[in-house]
Amino acid sequence: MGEAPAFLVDDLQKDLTNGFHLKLKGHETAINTGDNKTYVIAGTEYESTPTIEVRIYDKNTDEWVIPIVLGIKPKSSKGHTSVLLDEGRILVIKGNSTSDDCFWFLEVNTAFVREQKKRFETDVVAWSRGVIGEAEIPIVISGPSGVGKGTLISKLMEEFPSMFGFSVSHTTRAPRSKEQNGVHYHFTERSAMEKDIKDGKFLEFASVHGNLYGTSIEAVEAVTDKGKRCILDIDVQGARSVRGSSLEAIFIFISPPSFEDLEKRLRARRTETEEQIQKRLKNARTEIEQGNSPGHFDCILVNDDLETCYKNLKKLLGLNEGADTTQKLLPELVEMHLEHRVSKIDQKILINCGNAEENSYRNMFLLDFSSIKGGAPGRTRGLNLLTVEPSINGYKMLS
Ligand SMILES: Nc1nc2c(ncn2[C@@H]2O[C@H](COP(=O)(O)OP(=O)(O)O)[C@@H](O)[C@H]2O)c(=O)[nH]1
Ligand SMILES: Nc1ncnc2c1ncn2[C@@H]1O[C@H](COP(=O)(O)OP(=O)(O)O)[C@@H](O)[C@H]1O
Repeated sequence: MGEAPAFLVDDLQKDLTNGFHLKLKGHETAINTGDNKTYVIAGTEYESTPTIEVRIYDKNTDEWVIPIVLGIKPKSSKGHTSVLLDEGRILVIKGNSTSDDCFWFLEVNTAFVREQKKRFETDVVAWSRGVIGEAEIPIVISGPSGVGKGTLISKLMEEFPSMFGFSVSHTTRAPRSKEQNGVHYHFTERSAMEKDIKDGKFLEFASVHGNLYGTSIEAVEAVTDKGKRCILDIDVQGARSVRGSSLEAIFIFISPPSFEDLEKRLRARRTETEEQIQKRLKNARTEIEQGNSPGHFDCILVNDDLETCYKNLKKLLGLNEGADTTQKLLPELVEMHLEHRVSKIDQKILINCGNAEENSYRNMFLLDFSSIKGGAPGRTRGLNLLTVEPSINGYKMLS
């Protein structure tokens, strides 16, 4: 999963012999990015855990840069191949793994800044998982406290458990009696959350009713990695930040039939003190105003009668009566053979698993990287993978 891009492990440097880590021999793949730099990517073991290491040889200076260990934990350190997708991206394929875990991207910066200490940040910009199958665009649901966002989301998740997943936010507020940590929220200390925000782990965050709330990149990935469509319950400020980010989403505002109804619901819920209710009601006026002003939301649903509102929400999401709701977003699991060869044909990567055992592994796959999109920005991508077989004219699609 795409965490912080990379970290340094200085003490690996002592294992280098002319830039080569002896344990890596035969387990590595190298790519020349055409700017006189060669990226050597290898599976290795660090403190008995298989991991991936990247070393860079710079022909301009005839130097090897100390290794970068990525926060990826593959099943095995063997069988990696790589291909240069375009100027700044390398696709790495991990052999001996399944399709939900075998593709990842290394984003490299070809505009190299010659500053020794900063080299890692400038050479390897980020790494990200390649997820097979199209990632459906997330749904952002906003609205004032007590309007019924949670109730509507719960109904959706109950009716379509394999289709939707909830993005579990972080918050500094105290849990309510029925709330579970990791299910409703990740209840967090302010200092820990502030640090994670600073480290770039959050997609968005906002201060709401006196507490900090935020969506971590990992929370969105946890849903999209399962092939589910992500639902975010976030406030209006958060929705605006997401709108301004590179995450494509559908924005829905839930509005109360009247302010009096909102107050009634909030009080009937019996989860807040009088002081907290007053704060929420005060903020609700601004939220309703912003929610109803043009340009912020794609759609406004009035939650008067719950069943009617729920029906309208389903209609909006294309879940009409008789819709095939059993459809799985996850494609069939593919097993990548340890030994495989890769080649690039236009926007497609041909992966040949050679004489892989019949019934155990399929032989040839075509990865269409023009399909990359979706997921958390810069992290999770939708990829199309097809099974192919050789034919006289080249290859033939099977699925
Ligand atoms: N920006 C942002 N807002 C959030 C997030 N999670 C929850 N919220 C919003 O924070 C507000 C308060 O949520 P909560 O304390 O659960 O109270 P409730 O809305 O009364 O149920 C609501 O408007 C939520 O939509 C988040 O990750 N980011
Ligand atoms: N359409 C509705 N009519 C009446 N009560 C509702 C309706 N929708 C939700 N409620 C109730 O209002 C309260 C607040 O709903 P909740 O889902 O917790 O709101 P939010 O998540 O937006 O803060 C809950 O007790 C819920 O059962």
